Amino acid sequence: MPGGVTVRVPAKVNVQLAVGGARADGFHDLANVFLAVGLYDEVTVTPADALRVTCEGPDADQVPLDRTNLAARAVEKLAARYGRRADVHIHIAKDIPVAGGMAGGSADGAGALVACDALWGTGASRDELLEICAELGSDVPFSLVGGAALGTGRGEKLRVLEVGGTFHWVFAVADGGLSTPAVYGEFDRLHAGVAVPEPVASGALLEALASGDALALAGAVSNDLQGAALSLRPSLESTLTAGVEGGALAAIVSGSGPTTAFLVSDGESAGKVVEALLASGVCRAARVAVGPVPGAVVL
Ligand SMILES: C[C@@](CO)(OP(=O)(O)O)[C@H](O)COP(=O)(O)OP(=O)(O)OC[C@H]1O[C@@H](n2ccc(N)nc2=O)[C@H](O)[C@@H]1O
Ligand SMILES: Nc1ncnc2c1ncn2[C@@H]1O[C@H](COP(=O)(O)OP(=O)(O)O)[C@@H](O)[C@H]1O
Repeated sequence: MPGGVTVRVPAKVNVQLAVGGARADGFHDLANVFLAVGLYDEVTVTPADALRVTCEGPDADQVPLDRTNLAARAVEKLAARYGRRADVHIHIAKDIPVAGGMAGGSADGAGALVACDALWGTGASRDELLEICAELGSDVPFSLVGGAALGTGRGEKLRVLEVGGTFHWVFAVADGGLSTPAVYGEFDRLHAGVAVPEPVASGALLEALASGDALALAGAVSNDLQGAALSLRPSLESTLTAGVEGGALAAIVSGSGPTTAFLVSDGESAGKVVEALLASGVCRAARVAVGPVPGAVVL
């Protein structure tokens, strides 16, 4: 776009999401193994008279266009830090399912931050940008970094992970979203009176990622929020079953859901799982993507 900067940012799937008990601040400590996958939002910022957000894409009507939009909040934070006016038009070309547990809002926050940083030439360091990301949300730092990473704390403290290959995935997009706080709340309800262990990254999972071995990864994926997501949306059980019957190596809820993620051996197997999911009528759409892919990139 003339005079503007466009940044492409990927979605994520959590190949492991270990959740501890609720903290005093309401958050949960995590061992959150993120993998960036090739479904993307594109965020374009252009100079304007005032801050404005527009959005296009199949789910655009579910995206807030006011100051609560994570992209708008990111731009306001960067502007405040550098003593500038947040006078840009942010346009989001949205392909990541909204409220689907794939961190689409976080992607837009990271994308707008990187785009405005480039537009304004602030010279902010990567650590400074990551600090702003962590203020915006627990998942936002990972959207900037991409690839694969272990997130600890509430998920914002990242350790980059080496991955020895490319993993193939199918994502079943559900009708409607699930609220992340509601899913964590349901996790707390289901664990009331139970001692929840400290979240720890699985050695077998990290080895599977490092070796690029899809079968080993399939045996190691886990999501502690899955029970809570299924409790709030029992129909997801039949989606998981349909994907496994279609030949998926593993089936999990993506983060807080309701998107479900299917690890498959290759592109051909992905096609078969897509067919099985669509034939069963258990999802609104099925998308194919590979990971890991890079984080926020200026186009
Ligand atoms: C569950 C995960 C898994 O990666 O993502 P999604 O599946 O929603 O995309 C994340 O933990 C979501 O991260 P994010 O969506 O950035 O959450 P935040 O904005 O930081 O917090 C929203 C709310 O989620 C809950 N929350 C979030 C993170 C965390 N470690 N503990 C929590 O309890 C809190 O209720 C918080 O008020
Ligand atoms: N840029 C954005 N894109 C999508 N949702 C956004 C955005 N900014 C704020 N939101 C709000 O965040 C909620 C969670 O959206 P999203 O990040 O897509 O899902 P999830 O947290 O499940 O990964 C939405 O329901 C919406 O109200």
